[in-house]
Amino acid sequence: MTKCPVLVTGGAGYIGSHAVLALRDAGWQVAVIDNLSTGTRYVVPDDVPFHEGNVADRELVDRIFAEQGIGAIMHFAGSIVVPESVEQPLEYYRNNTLSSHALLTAAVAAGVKHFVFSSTAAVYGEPERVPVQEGDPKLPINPYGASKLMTERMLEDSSFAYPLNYAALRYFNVSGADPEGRSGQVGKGSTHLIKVAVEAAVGKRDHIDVYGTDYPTPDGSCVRDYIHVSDLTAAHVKALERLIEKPEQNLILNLGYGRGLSVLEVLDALDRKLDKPIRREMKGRRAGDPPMLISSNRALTETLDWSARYADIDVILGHALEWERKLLARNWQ
Ligand SMILES: NC(=O)c1ccc[n+]([C@@H]2O[C@H](COP(=O)([O-])OP(=O)(O)OC[C@H]3O[C@@H](n4cnc5c(N)ncnc54)[C@H](O)[C@@H]3O)[C@@H](O)[C@H]2O)c1
Ligand SMILES: O=c1ccn([C@@H]2O[C@H](COP(=O)(O)OP(=O)(O)O[C@H]3O[C@H](CO)[C@@H](O)[C@H](O)[C@H]3O)[C@@H](O)[C@H]2O)c(=O)[nH]1
Repeated sequence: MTKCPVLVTGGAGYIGSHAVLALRDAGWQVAVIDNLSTGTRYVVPDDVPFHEGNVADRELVDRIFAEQGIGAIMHFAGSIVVPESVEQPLEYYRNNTLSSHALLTAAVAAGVKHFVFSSTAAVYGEPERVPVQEGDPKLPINPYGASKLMTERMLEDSSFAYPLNYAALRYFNVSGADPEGRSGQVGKGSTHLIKVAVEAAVGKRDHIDVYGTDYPTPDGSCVRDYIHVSDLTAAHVKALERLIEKPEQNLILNLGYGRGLSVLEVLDALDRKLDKPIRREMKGRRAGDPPMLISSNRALTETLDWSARYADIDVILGHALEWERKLLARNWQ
């Protein structure tokens, strides 16, 4: 397999920055494009070519393709907050679906052969069964999930029409931070459970709200499949290798561990690491939360030479906590 230069869009964001690390650790040449709308420049290593701008800026993208000799794209750039997508659907279709259309159009015109796309478990909506399998119904219940599913469809149709193959990777709940402390999730109003919880653990918040304890789950709180960001990005590198090795094949894969943890189980595990437990406030249900989301990762483990390294929730929380303490010590967000 011959490695090609890879353009990482959204490489200054949480997951994209870990993908940059994973690619470089595996010997790939990388360039980043990010408009810094939610991303942060300091999580991108200084020696990675960094282009500040929008993935829908055709002139800029064409220039990067030509200058860097890009052969593959990992596309993380996008808007990610589910409730915001309900309030501003057109903004989500613009920044997710239309921007992806623009990027894909530029990629096809430039002859870029491989496209790895950040999709989401939100494409399944409220699944009828868990663990969810890739072939199960895709019935997103919010514009965020719909905007991602539309991009999956564009990729599918494009892979038939043009000399390009793709991987649509459907993430479950991404969490944790780089084990070496080189990147992690940066603030700017995160709503993710583990990020909010570790912010409370280091004193940035005085409590955590628990959204719903009356769900039809074993302890009444919602169940999710939390996957460590470094395991997730390692799967991206494996997926890209596969796209290059088998150019006639596409990949559609859930990225999760296939196991669920409840909100209360996660908070209990974090409390065990702390001198003082985090104060919890029991609140009503948050709109749009499915009770239980767990991946089937059979396709992932059968298709790619990938196995989980950091699945233990104590490890995930430990890395998230270390990163949060680092942010605090450096007076970063
Ligand atoms: N975090 C999760 O749990 C999760 C779950 C499922 C899917 N995803 C997907 O993973 C991807 C990355 O998510 P994240 O958690 O790292 O979010 P993030 O907000 O940290 O990263 C997104 C990055 O994209 C940049 N960006 C946004 N729009 C852009 C544009 N038009 N042009 C250039 N740059 C742009 C932002 O500045 C940011 O750096 C997203 O596509 C998201 O939908 C995330
Ligand atoms: O302060 C908080 C934050 C979250 N939760 C609960 O914790 C669970 C997980 O919530 P969160 O971390 O916000 O993730 P999800 O809403 O499950 O969504 C994430 O995971 C999805 C895939 O499973 C992706 O599609 C989304 O992009 C990503 O944000 C949910 O039950 C929330 O109600 C709380 O109780 N208190």
